[in-house]
Amino acid sequence: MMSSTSSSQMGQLVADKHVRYILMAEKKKESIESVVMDHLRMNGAYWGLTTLDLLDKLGTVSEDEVVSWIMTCQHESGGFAGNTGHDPHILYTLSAVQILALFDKINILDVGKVSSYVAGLQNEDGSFSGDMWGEIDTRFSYIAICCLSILKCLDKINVEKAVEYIVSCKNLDGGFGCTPGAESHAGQIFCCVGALAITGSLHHVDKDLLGWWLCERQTKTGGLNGRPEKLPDVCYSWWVLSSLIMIDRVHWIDKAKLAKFILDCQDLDNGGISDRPEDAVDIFHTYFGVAGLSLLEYPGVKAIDPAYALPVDVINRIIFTK
Ligand SMILES: CN(C(=O)[C@H](Cc1cnc[nH]1)NC(=O)OCc1ccccc1)[C@@H](Cc1ccccc1)C(=O)N[C@@H](Cc1c[nH]c2ccccc12)C(=O)NO
Ligand SMILES: [Zn+2]
Repeated sequence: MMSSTSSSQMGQLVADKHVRYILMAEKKKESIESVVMDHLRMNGAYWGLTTLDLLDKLGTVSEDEVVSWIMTCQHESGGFAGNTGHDPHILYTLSAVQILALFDKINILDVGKVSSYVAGLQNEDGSFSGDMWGEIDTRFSYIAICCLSILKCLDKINVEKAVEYIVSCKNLDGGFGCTPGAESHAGQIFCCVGALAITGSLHHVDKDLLGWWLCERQTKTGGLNGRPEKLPDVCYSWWVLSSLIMIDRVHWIDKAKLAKFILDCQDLDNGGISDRPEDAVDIFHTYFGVAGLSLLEYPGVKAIDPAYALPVDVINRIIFTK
C-alpha cells in the first residue's frame, strides 16, 4: 500500500489507521495469529473494542453481533470461555463483563449466576483460583474483585480475606508477586494495586517505596519495562503507569518521553502499535498503547479508569446508577 503518511504525522497518533487495523483484524478470523489467539478471543475482543471506544469509534461495530457471540461463550456454570465451546475461566469472564459494560448491556446477564461462578473461585485463605483446576495467582484476585465490583456483587466474597491474601504477596521492595514470596513484576503490581484501589484498601501500600520501584522502570528511551534490566515494552505503559496513577506518584516519571515512545511504536501506514519500535504490531499492544496515551491525557483519546481498565464514562454509568 502506498505510504500516505507525511513526516508531520511522526509523533502524532494516527487514530483512524488504528481503527481500521482493529476492524480488519475482526474480519480476518482465519488469519494465523487469530488462530493462535483463538482461545484468547474474548480477551482480544475486549482489547479491540475498548480501543475503539477510547477513540470514540465503538459505533463502527455491530453491537448485536458482538453481544450474541459473547453469549455463545457462556458456560452452564455461569463463567465465560475464551471462545465458543471452550472451558470457562475467570480471565474471560472479566473480559466478557467488561465488553457488555462498554455496550451498557450488563442487564442481559443473569448477574446472580455470573457472580456465583466468580465468588465460587475464592479459596479459604482469601486467594482466588482461575478455574476448576485451581491455579492461584494475584491476577485472579484482581479479576474477581474488578468483575464483581462492575456487577455490584462484591458482598458475595470475603473482601477482608481477599485483601489479606493480596497484602501477604507484598515484597520488601514494595512490589507484589503472583503468590506470597514471588518476585515483584509490573503486571502483578497492577493487579494487586488495582484490587486494593477498588476495595478502598490502598493504605496497605507503601506509596513512596513502590513509587520508587515503578518510576525506576523508565528506560533512557522513555519506555517502561516490567522488571529491572528488561527491555521497555508498550504494554508496561499500562501495567506501570496505571499503578503509578493509583498511588499518586505519576509525576515521578517523564510523561512526554513515554508518550513519544508509544507513538514511535505505531505502524503509520497500516495502523496498529507494537511492543517496541520496528516490531510487528498486534491488537494487545495497540490496546495497551492507546490506553497508556489515555492515562497520559493525550488529546483525542477518551479518559480510561486506571483500576477498572474501562473508559471513565462507562464506569460512571455503572457506579452511579442503581
Ligand atoms: C498471554 N499474554 C501474555 O502473557 C503477555 C505476553 C507479553 C506481552 N508483552 C510482554 N509479554 N504478558 C502479559 O499479559 O503480562 C501481563 C501480566 C499482567 C498481570 C500478571 C501477569 C502478566 C497476553 C496475550 C499475548 C501473548 C503474547 C504476546 C502478546 C500478548 C495476555 O492475554 N495477557 C492477558 C493477561 C491478563 C488477562 N487478564 C488480566 C487481568 C489483569 C492483568 C493481566 C491479565 C491480558 O493482559 N489480558 O488483558
Ligand atoms: Zn508487551
